[in-house]
Amino acid sequence: METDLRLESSLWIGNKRYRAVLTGWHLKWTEADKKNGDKKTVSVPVAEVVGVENGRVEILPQKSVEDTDKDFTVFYIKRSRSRSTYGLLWSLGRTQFSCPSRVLRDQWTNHLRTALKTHSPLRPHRLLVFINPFGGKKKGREIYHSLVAPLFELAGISSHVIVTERANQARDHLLKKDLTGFDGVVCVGGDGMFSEVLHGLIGRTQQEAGLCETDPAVTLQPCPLHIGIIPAGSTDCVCYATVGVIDPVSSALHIIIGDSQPLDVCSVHHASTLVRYSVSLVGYGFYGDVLAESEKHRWMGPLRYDYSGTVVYLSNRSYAGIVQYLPADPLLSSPKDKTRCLSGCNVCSRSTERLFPHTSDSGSLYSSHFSQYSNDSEGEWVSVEGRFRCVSITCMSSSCARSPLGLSPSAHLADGTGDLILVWDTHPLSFLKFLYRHTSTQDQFDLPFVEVHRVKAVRFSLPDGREEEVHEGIGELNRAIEEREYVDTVSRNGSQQQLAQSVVERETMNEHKTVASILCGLCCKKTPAVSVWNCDGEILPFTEIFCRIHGQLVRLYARGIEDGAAMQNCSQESDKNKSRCITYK
Ligand SMILES: CCCCCCCCCCCCC/C=C/[C@@H](O)[C@H](COP(=O)(O)O)NC(=O)CCCCCCCCCCCCCCC
Ligand SMILES: Nc1ncnc2c1ncn2[C@@H]1O[C@H](COP(=O)(O)OP(=O)(O)O)[C@@H](O)[C@H]1O
Ligand SMILES: [Ca+2]
Repeated sequence: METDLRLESSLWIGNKRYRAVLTGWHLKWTEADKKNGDKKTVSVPVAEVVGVENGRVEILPQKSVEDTDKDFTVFYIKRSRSRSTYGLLWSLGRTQFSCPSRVLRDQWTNHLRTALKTHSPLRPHRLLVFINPFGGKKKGREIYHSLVAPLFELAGISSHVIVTERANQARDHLLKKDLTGFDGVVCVGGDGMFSEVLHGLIGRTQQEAGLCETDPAVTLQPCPLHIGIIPAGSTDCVCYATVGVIDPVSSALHIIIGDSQPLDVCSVHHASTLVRYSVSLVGYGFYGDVLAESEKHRWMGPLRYDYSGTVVYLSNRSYAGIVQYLPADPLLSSPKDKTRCLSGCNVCSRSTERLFPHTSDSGSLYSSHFSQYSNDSEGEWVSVEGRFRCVSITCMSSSCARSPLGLSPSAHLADGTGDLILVWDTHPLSFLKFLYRHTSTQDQFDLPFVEVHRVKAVRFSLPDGREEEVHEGIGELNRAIEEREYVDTVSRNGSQQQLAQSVVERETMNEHKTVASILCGLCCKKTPAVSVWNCDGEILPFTEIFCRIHGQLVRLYARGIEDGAAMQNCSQESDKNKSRCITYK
């Protein structure tokens, strides 16, 4: 195969002659008329070629084609360091080559196109794109049409675009409509939009596999369609933590070349009902209160979180609770080991082998039956009780612009575990210190009132007697239920079993509402006794929950964070090493 695709010849770029070589894996070109010591080689992995066009082609700012017989243009990925973040920015590189003859030109373009097909099996051909026109700074449509669509077109990807007209439209579409022919789903928006796609795809996959999502013990089926995220939201934590930069062009290029990053998902249950799925934050106390407060200030856009964060901080609350957790195997990794999950992470790769032991390639991944718990050594549940400033569970680092290293800097994207962060009640200034450390490289876990545990499951409950207390939290919750029609959609779209379940859920909520409205008047002057859960930016309608991590349940068009520091080291190396370094393979 490798030898079949090999092609070598002299080519011209501008008025300089180059020796160009295509092996199976790389396209390289070296200046021909220089002395050996001065020769520079550019090496582009075939997997990172975006497109090959006949003629002299430019696509930015607008597509122009000078259709000459002897020229061809190669578009590929170029990297640069981002000034503000740790990851690498990707942009579109372009080189126009001239050949001595048309025959040779056709040979080059044919060989390159064949090499692309052979070496990038996961490149999408057809994508379903959802744009939330109201996410973040309301620029979703503009971002997609000006920055992303031209790249998809260049790469020969056809896309079916839906601009959403209401919340949950994307989720409902994925649950109900025909998805044949699509290789992946792209969401243009923020974490809320991603969450819709996540719920739609996980729900659809379980429906088709005949699995019951409401059973917390069931081993869920991984989703066959990849998810791409074009960031256009407020926090954009999932994009930041899986790509390392918030940049629509970088994300579009990851989609085009069919990068594949598995991701752990946390299911949240209440009394054998599925409440939601989460990939980043399931947070009680501070983060729940910030979200509840921020819903009132949506008009502020992304700034609503900073404003609400300050208001909630100043209200100085802590909450009683019982946290039980099932620790993950401590021999595999630790949330305090100061490592980072980067592109090609070993801890995650070993997890893939553990979670999907019979598969060596991702193609057959989805047909394998496996049990996440059976081959792990079961640990013992641990229980702690007390007053907490916040209780957070995160399946990944949850890095974002506010916190470049994230809630748990050493968490892994795809290791089948989550990190449980317990912040015990403490002096307000100490809590501020904890929060502030998220903004720098200082260790937020190195504080006496903070604990962090790597876990497979967590249960949260209220101490005896607390369930009856009335609180602002349930008031907030009721508003959230009304605003978000939380369970309605399940009853509209679900199976008979889901329908029955949703009736139970609705009754439970109505009970909550009644108790809340009777008792709220009696004690609303008190500090609230109960907070709410923030689940990836949604308020949960239950306080007592059971969370379980499902290893690698979905796959994103991403590859994890590329180490910007490593690239700098590479740039100081010889040209030969440099080209190897920047492939990251
Ligand atoms: C003093 C500085 C404190 C900085 C604290 C930073 C902690 C940042 C943790 C971020 C975790 C992000 C997890 C992701 C959550 C998102 O899914 C979710 C939805 O996002 P979307 O609207 O884009 O759809 N976003 C959120 O729930 C937002 C949570 C944000 C919490 C930020 C809190 C800011 C706190 C500012 C406190 C200021 C105290 C000042 C006192 C004088
Ligand atoms: N057309 C729409 N109108 C109103 N809400 C929408 C629409 N499309 C999506 N949504 C909802 O908007 C919420 C926020 O969207 P998101 O894209 O995450 O932006 P942000 O990061 O600013 O919160 C999501 O929960 C999503 O369900
Ligand atoms: Ca994880």
